[in-house]
Amino acid sequence: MAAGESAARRAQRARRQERLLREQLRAAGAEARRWEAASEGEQRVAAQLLAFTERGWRLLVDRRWPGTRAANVDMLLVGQGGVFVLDVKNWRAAPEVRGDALWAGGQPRDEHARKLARVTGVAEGALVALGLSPVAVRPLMVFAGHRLAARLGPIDLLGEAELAPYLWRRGRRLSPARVREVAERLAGVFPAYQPAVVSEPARRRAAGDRPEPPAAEPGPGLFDVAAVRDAALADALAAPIERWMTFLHPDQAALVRRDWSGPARISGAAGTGKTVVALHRAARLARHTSGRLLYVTFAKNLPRVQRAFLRAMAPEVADRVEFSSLHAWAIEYLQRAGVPVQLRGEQADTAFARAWMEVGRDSRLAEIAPGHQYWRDEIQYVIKGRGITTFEEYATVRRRRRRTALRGQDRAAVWALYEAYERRRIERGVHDFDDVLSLAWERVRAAGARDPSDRPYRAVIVDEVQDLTLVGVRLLHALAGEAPNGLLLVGDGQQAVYPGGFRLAEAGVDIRGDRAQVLRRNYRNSQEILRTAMAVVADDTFEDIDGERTPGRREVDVAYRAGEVVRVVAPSAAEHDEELLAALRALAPEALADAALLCPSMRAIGHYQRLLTRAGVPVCPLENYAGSAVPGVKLGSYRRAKGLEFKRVYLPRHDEGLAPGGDGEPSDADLEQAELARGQLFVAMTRARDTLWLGSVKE
Ligand SMILES: Nc1ncnc2c1ncn2[C@@H]1O[C@H](COP(=O)(O)OP(=O)(O)OP(=O)(O)O)[C@@H](O)[C@H]1O
Repeated sequence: MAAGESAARRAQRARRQERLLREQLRAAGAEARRWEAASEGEQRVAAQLLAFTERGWRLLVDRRWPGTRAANVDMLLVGQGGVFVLDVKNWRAAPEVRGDALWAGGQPRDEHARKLARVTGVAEGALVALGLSPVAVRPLMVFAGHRLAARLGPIDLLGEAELAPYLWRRGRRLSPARVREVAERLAGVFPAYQPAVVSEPARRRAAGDRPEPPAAEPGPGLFDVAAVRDAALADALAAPIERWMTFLHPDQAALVRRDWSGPARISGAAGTGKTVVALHRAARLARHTSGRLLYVTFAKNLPRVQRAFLRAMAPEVADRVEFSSLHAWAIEYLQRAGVPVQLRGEQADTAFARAWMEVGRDSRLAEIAPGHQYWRDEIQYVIKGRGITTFEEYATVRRRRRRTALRGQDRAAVWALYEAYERRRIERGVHDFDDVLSLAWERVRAAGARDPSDRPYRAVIVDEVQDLTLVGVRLLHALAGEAPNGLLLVGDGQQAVYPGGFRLAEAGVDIRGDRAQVLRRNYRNSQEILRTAMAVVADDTFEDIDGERTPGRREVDVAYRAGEVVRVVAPSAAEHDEELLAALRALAPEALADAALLCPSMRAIGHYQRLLTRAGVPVCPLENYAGSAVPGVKLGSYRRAKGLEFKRVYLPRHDEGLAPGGDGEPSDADLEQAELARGQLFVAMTRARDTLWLGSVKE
């Protein structure tokens, strides 16, 4: 939708489009009647397609299928809505879909569907080199003389009257230049039997070859006027589909089509299109398989945004993919299975606070790291997050990404704290987040042991996998098993925003050979923004979930994007906030809606919420954000911004807490805390596409 275009203007545009299409259909009807070899029904189908060629679509008719001697391809259609491989059928008997099979006249006709699916695969493969996503290539079987709108695996089955509205509804995916490029590539891959291309209106007109005078009105059944009108209106109202929903880098497009024999992994630095590839794979898998797919991530708000993307990109399969945060999924799964679960975060917090007072506060732990949060994290991410249930196990476990060296007595003190916490939690009859995942893991394992074929999902895709705990990964692995294309783990160890860590091998996930893929080109940030973000973590070598250690400053290709880093240094907090308000006030409402103000703590969020509200700047909490345009600057934590992106990102007082404070030698716990803070800031900075605003207070 063009920004600012009024509803009345859009409706007017839709009416104009509809009138034009009617005229074009009339003209095309006359031209199609010249196809003497075609039946009347096929001529009517051709007329609709020819009408689209008047609108810049390209039609290739009766092409050879490379690598086969006799087989041909009926039609290839390329236009703003994508690429369509068409098989036009002139069957007397009505087609029907029974279960997963195509029937007509009491006979199975599956060989036709199989052939169309195969030739579509060839077209997809031919276009990957151009970076066209397989999601934009659709097989269509069109039945002259019948009414139908059905699906058979990846194939859409349409009656002749359903064709034009269907094509209208495909959205705007390809620009005219891309249409030409794609059509030329297809013409090269699928050669013509004879040199002629059936319709190229511009060339025909240039040659002075005018179509015959049009018939007065299109014949009955040529197209469904009401349906075309509705589709034209919907198209005029819809926004063009974002570029990445159709075009990928050829390396990304190849990953979308790749078949893996077992669990696989895609990694890569921030902004390299990991989520984009994962969403395209979800759409393609949904199209080519039956059964449900699960797309999970750790963050609560991300699934909503990702669901909205998939719906825009591949609406026909959107209902087959379940988007959920891992905990929400686990709770629902347990409830469905009748397992009682009482997730009560606040009561668990109280249980821990009591346990800390009872056995922690005066123990040796307070000397190693005085704040109780460090020990809460130890229990959450190291002990329970790894599913450790005995002291023997904890006594020897390698505590990944934890800097404090704990000797035997220290670990015994942690264990005493853990036991005190568990006792108090159980007394209260409540669960914490780790319990929910452990319960779900046990349940999924038990179900799998009873019946290994009983899998609720055909595939599980995990985004931001580095944020999960070991138990979380084990749970998802148990859910997907070792099935081909069953489990895909997507993430980047550099963007871990929670303490602790794990290796995939510890979760029993073995990713071999080409099942581990890395994306290397950043599409989101300008060179300057990325360089600024990388400088924050330059000295923080990190270990990814495959155990590989990588320096903080990574080599990343940047696709050209203009962008700027604005630094504001103010002498006092009040002046700093004034500068921030002035910057936000200077934005027009649309610009404000694509801006995010991100903070490291809940306290800071509260402060800026009050400041903006008092100043009359509209705010939308990040929790309520679902990816679509809603007014107001988005306000939330660094962690909540994971996986998202905004045109402008504002980070007030961004440089506080990045290095351990105090005069003396910093403790290992302080160093660890500061490193985590730098990692979170890095994530927040790399959310910015065009402008990164960095505020500091220097008295
Ligand atoms: N082939 C492409 N062409 C153009 N833009 C692309 C392409 N691939 C990805 N993008 C854009 O790059 C941005 C980052 O993509 P995406 O969110 O998938 O990256 P990511 O690797 O998951 O990032 P992060 O780890 O930082 O969350 C998005 O704006 C997306 O639109």
